[in-house]
Amino acid sequence: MLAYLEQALGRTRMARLREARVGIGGLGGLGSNAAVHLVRSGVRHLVLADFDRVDKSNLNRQYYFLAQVGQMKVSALADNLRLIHPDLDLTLICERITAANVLAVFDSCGYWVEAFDQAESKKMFVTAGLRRHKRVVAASGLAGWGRTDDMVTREWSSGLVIVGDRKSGVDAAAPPLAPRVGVGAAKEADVVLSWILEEDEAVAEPGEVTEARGAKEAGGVKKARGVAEPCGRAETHEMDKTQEVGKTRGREETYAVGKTYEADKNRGVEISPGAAGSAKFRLPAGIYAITSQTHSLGRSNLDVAAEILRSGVKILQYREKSKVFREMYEECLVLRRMTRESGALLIVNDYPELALAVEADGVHIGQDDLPLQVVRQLVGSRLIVGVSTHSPEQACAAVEAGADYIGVGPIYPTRTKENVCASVGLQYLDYIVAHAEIPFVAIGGIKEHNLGEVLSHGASTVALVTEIVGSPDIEGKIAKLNQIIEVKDEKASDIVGVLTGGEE
Ligand SMILES: Cc1ncc(COP(=O)(O)OP(=O)(O)O)c(N)n1
Ligand SMILES: Cc1nc(C(=O)O)sc1CCOP(=O)(O)O
Ligand SMILES: [Mg+2]
Repeated sequence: MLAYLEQALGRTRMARLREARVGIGGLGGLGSNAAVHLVRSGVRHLVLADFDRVDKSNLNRQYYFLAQVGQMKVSALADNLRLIHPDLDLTLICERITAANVLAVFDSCGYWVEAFDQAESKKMFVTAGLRRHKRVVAASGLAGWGRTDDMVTREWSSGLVIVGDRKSGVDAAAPPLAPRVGVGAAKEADVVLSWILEEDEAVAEPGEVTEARGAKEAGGVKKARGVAEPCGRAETHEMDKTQEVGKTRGREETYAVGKTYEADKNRGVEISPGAAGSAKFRLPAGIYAITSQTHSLGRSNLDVAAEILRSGVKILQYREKSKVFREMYEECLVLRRMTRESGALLIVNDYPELALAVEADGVHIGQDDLPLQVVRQLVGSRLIVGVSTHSPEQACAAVEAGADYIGVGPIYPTRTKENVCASVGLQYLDYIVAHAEIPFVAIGGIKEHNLGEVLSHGASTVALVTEIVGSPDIEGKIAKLNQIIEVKDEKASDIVGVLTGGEE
């Protein structure tokens, strides 16, 4: 098994899988099956916790066998996992997990899998994991049968992913059954797998523009993520001669022009990483600040940017509509140095050649700029490419063509951008939150007074122009915006309020 995995994934990724420590809280239907998936994928170090014994009633969905009824789940599961791969490092905790012992048990693990059946345990586990800055995957809404396409995988906040339809709790009419519980377990395991496999590839290091993104495999061929499920056409595109283009699983649906997205929403169209097949990129959560000298109350872009970066903002976009190219280049060179020093990403708006010339981290393009395919040909995988979208059709097209993230807006009316389309409202954001599997940033008319609303609709990254650059006290303004974001982050652990019980 390991030889096959190494051949399929390459040595570097196998090493990452071998080193990763994954903690699983609860070994019922979710936890036992997730453990099996992880072991089959090459994970070796597992901390497994459950205080219960195998019962006959568990066998309809949990990874145990008749002969194991009466055994402690931790030891029964350990036996079963070792039948798959004998050389495992398993820490078996046969105790009820509570706030008092959760860290003692799981703190050594970077990845936490929530697989409890009680809402209170779920809440405790997720909250503890997030406080320790762990990657936590939790499940909600797996009961009953059917509607497996409603079981989505959603990044709820930085570090927390929830799988399931978030509605279908266990009750008399909706018992926990093998298929939906199994889908939930597989999704949880896949989230962990993606985190492990893409850890280094996923986070663009500010200032590192060349090989930081995307795993370089032997022979210089970069393999695409195998999970691409773009909406729209199933054809592949030759994006980059050095890349193997992502396999796209075809869907019948294509968006007809003018079709409303309400209709599509119910059809569960997913937006997944697309044809460029780059490793999944994570956009830092929080403020995405954008320059605009004309709105900066007479201050220069560089002075404004200095204040923005001093406030700890981790993404800065250089957007300048009124300067000659040479001046933009000079400014970007300085911004490159400043963003490197402060550990922020530098994204250049509109001009891929400028972004390349100053070794920015990325380029942002809109619907009227060079087509994404052309930009990708110019920048290959050296730059993050963000694309403005104003509708599900545009989002799908951007994802399919290999955008690394999308802009979603304008959420509210704005006068900052000329000729921008009418505001799309929170409805489009809701659609993206439910369907997008690549990062997105909400933009357009976002102010201190409506930021909370945007965040509460599920945006983790928010782009603002005039609210920041047009403020006389930029640091004070950013502090206030950050306060609103922090309150939302604390509330993120309240997601567990929607975690339904009885998953296993
Ligand atoms: C993060 C982000 N989202 C959207 C835009 C708008 O890009 P575009 O539609 O090309 O308009 P201009 O900014 O070029 O006027 C953006 N810049 N950033
Ligand atoms: C540049 C831009 N792009 C948008 C989009 O929806 O794509 S809205 C917008 C302007 C955002 O400025 P402000 O924060 O001042 O409203
Ligand atoms: Mg543009």
